[in-house]
Amino acid sequence: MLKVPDHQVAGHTARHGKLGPLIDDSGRFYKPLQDDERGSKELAFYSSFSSNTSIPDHIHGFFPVFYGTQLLEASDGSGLRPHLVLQDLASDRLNPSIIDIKIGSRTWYPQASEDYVQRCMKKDKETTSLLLGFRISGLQIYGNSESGFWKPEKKHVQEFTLEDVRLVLRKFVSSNSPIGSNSFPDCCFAPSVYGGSAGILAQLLELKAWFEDQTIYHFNSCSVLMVYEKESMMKGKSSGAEIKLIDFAHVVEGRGVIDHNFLGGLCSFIKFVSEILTGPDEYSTEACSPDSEKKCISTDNEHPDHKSEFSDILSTN
Ligand SMILES: O=P(O)(O)O[C@@H]1[C@@H](OP(=O)(O)O)[C@H](OP(=O)(O)O)[C@H](O)[C@H](OP(=O)(O)O)[C@H]1OP(=O)(O)O
Ligand SMILES: Nc1ncnc2c1ncn2[C@@H]1O[C@H](COP(=O)(O)OP(=O)(O)O)[C@@H](O)[C@H]1O
Repeated sequence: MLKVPDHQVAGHTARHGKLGPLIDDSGRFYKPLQDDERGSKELAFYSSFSSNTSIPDHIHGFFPVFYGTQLLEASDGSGLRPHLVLQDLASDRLNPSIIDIKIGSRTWYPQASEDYVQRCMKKDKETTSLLLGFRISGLQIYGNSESGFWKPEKKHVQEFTLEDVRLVLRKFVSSNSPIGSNSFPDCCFAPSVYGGSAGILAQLLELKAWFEDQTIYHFNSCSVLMVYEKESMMKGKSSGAEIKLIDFAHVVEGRGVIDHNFLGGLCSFIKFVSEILTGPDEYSTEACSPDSEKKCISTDNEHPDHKSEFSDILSTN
């Protein structure tokens, strides 16, 4: 039985009679091929990439598994339409916290139409893309069983400033509620989610090493999807922190040239993540040991005085 994904954070959605992706219970994500060249380009990318044996296995692991295409009833009621059959990155995850980060200071590329270039330039300028080399396209952060998810509206996300981006990346790994201006993000989960040998920073660095070398593809307007499970960590299990690349409707051939637009954006994003782990400011998690993680979990961190509680945690560890 196909249904609208619960955990989609950006892009075209299948709600309100529109064309968008669907999922099933077997862990597959069905992305409809759009009528224009976007659909065929994304399919061409997945076909080329999944069969390219020169790409190392560990790099294949940064992409959703591709299972081919399937003709399905489209979500907008327009009848049968080919869909990409992909691994559902949110399946088997309990209340996943997810951020979609669109990489690159420019989302347009020389081969695109003038109209498309103009639209992209406007969005790149109005969001943090031009300034930071990436922008947050959408997110959901799980608070707890009472508060549920913080999933800001698309319009709100598009207005994120540099400081908002910093804050959101901190809220993503904090035990206190992501909602409300008074909540001071404690970054308690940063060491386990962003840090560690298998954490998000390590994964980003592995991906970056490939981008420093690969000249096969240019990943225009493509996103890094960052996922982990807060509840699983609170039960003492692994965070399941993972990054995957998604959205390949605008990938073009690299023609022997480094994808400097993606690489630059990725480096900038890496800097933001690593600053949360090592930064000199008051949000620093350098003293956030597993013990303090436990402390954070059992504390109601919504209190405005939480800043001083956090200092206590830092000084006692
Ligand atoms: O229509 P919009 O303004 O929501 O733009 C879509 C973008 O949303 P944004 O405003 O950047 O958050 C959307 O971005 P996200 O995937 O949401 O990051 C896509 O860029 C989409 O274009 P395409 O399917 O990749 O060619 C964009 O769709 P098109 O305008 O190209 O159809
Ligand atoms: N393979 C996947 N598994 C789970 N969720 C996905 C997958 N691919 C995309 N998504 C979700 O859908 C959103 C939009 O995906 P994207 O490929 O960018 O679509 P669009 O082309 O409409 O922009 C992402 O932000 C993410 O939440």
